[in-house]
Amino acid sequence: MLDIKKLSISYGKHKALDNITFHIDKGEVVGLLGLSGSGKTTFMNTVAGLIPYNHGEVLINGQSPNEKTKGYVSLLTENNAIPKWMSVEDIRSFYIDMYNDFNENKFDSILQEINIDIPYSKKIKNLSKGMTQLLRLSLSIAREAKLYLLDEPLGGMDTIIRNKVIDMLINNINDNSTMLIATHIIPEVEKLLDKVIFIKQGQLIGFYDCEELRIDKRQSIEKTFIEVMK
Ligand SMILES: Nc1ncnc2c1ncn2[C@@H]1O[C@H](COP(=O)(O)OP(=O)(O)OP(=O)(O)O)[C@@H](O)[C@H]1O
Repeated sequence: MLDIKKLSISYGKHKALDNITFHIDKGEVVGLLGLSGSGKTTFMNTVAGLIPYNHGEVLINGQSPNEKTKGYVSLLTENNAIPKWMSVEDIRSFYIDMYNDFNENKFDSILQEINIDIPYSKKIKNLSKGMTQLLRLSLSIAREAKLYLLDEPLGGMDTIIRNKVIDMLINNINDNSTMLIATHIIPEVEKLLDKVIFIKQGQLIGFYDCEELRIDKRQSIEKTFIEVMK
């Protein structure tokens, strides 16, 4: 599904990604874990086709990021903020018009599932930070995408909501879609993940099968992360 080969990205002289190579299969949920500034957002934006690259290769279903792949890659980052003047209904209608794969019934049921009662007439400017984040995540997941790129999907949420969101993500994962989740919040996402990638200063420093870590090594992802980051 996603093939990354010797990918490097620089901002001027600063190398944000340095010779990254890995492969993710269809249906997998993969954590992209790294400290602040390690290159997670740069990576997500590159796969989404928002950052051009000269070194290496990014292949989504065998294709470099292009207009066609954008049609089935659902990206959640800080950058795709919802205009404050819009109401929930406005942004829902916008997504219906904008994305062929947006499933409005799925959107409605995700909001019910998380048990968040946001009136559709409410303007984004009147929502809390956590609620806005939930709304943005619900919009991303309501697309029937082949690849979900979720950059810090749990940011700004309290623990109770986080756990509801994780359950919602588990319920909405299917074998035909692949999910890459960049986060700092490791303990809560552990149960979601099939594999983890550790990234440090733009370099891939670990790629693990979570089942192997848990069963063979009897070690949590967080403990492994702390060890590897030292
Ligand atoms: N537009 C930019 N211009 C110059 N440098 C940038 C730019 N965007 C990111 N960087 C730098 O590239 C590196 C990687 O940044 P990136 O945002 O990809 O990391 P991150 O892991 O997502 O961080 P965080 O978890 O804090 O969001 C950092 O050193 C950052 O300062």
